Amino acid sequence: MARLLPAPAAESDKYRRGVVGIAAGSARYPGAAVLAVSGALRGGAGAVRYVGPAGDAVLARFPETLVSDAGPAKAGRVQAWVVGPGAGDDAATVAEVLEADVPVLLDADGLRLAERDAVRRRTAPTLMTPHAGEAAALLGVRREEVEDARLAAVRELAAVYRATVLLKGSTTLVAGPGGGPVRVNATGTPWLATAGSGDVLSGLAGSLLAAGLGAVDAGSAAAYLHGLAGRFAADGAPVGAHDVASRIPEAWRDVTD
Ligand SMILES: NC(=O)C1=CN([C@@H]2O[C@H](COP(=O)(O)OP(=O)(O)OC[C@H]3O[C@@H](n4cnc5c(N)ncnc54)[C@H](OP(=O)(O)O)[C@@H]3O)[C@@H](O)[C@H]2O)[C@@H](O)CC1
Ligand SMILES: Nc1ncnc2c1ncn2[C@@H]1O[C@H](COP(=O)(O)OP(=O)(O)O)[C@@H](O)[C@H]1O
Repeated sequence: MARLLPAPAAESDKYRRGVVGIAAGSARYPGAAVLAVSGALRGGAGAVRYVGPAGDAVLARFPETLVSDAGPAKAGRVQAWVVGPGAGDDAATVAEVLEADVPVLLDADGLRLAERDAVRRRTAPTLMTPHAGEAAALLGVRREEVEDARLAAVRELAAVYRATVLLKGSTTLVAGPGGGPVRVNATGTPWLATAGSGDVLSGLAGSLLAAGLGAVDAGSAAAYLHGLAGRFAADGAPVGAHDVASRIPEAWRDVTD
């Protein structure tokens, strides 16, 4: 794991470290954007660019965020996009992001709004991060069917969408598009079952994609760090998703020290 995590070289600058774009949030769910940005800021990219209607909320909490008024295509260069957390029904933004020739992480509403063929024809990597309910909707089955056969579900989704799929739950499974072994992450804790913790994970994984990790490595490393951060944050007591994000640096140090 330590070898996977990006570290700035002596001559690094913010652009060489990678810029991650976050297209998330809505009038109803501005918090999902804030939480995705909170994960992205701790994931190794040199800058986080935010696109969407929650710019004021994002800036109030994280003034280092580069907020753009334009849509994804005109927001400035990024090395990876995260699209979907709390995004409501903004299908146009999801479609626009899927046209970008950089890695894209699809989460939450982004999973529901993405055209299957638009995902399948992408040439840059796609990382999809459903929980069991979202995976069931994508496969057209009941949630219980996914929960009873999680390994088969993650493999099938990866094959159908020609994408890397990270299936969230008590353990996290990561399957690449070409078949082969599925990675299992078990660093998490049931205290992570709290609203918004998936939004933190998507920002973190997107940031690792922007820093240059492949989709399977970005998903696996994000799940590992997120699980550990959840343990450090909770330490036997209930916590909110923002607490998890704030402990990611400690999880990172735990891996690299
Ligand atoms: N701070 C923010 O801004 C946050 C904003 N967020 C944003 O909210 C939006 C909705 O995303 P979500 O994944 O939370 O819910 P949703 O897709 O509707 O359902 C998923 C599955 O859950 C289940 N289910 C639902 N209710 C249940 C219940 N009471 N008790 C038990 N089960 C229940 C339901 O299963 P079913 O019962 O239908 O079989 C379904 O399979 C999305 O935009 C997200 O990004 C979140 O990220 C959180 C933080
Ligand atoms: N029982 C559990 N044990 C360990 N991790 C869990 C458990 N339940 C949920 N998680 C983790 O918490 C996160 C929840 O994400 P998600 O379902 O997308 O919630 P939200 O949409 O509210 O952000 C995922 O990373 C998932 O793997």
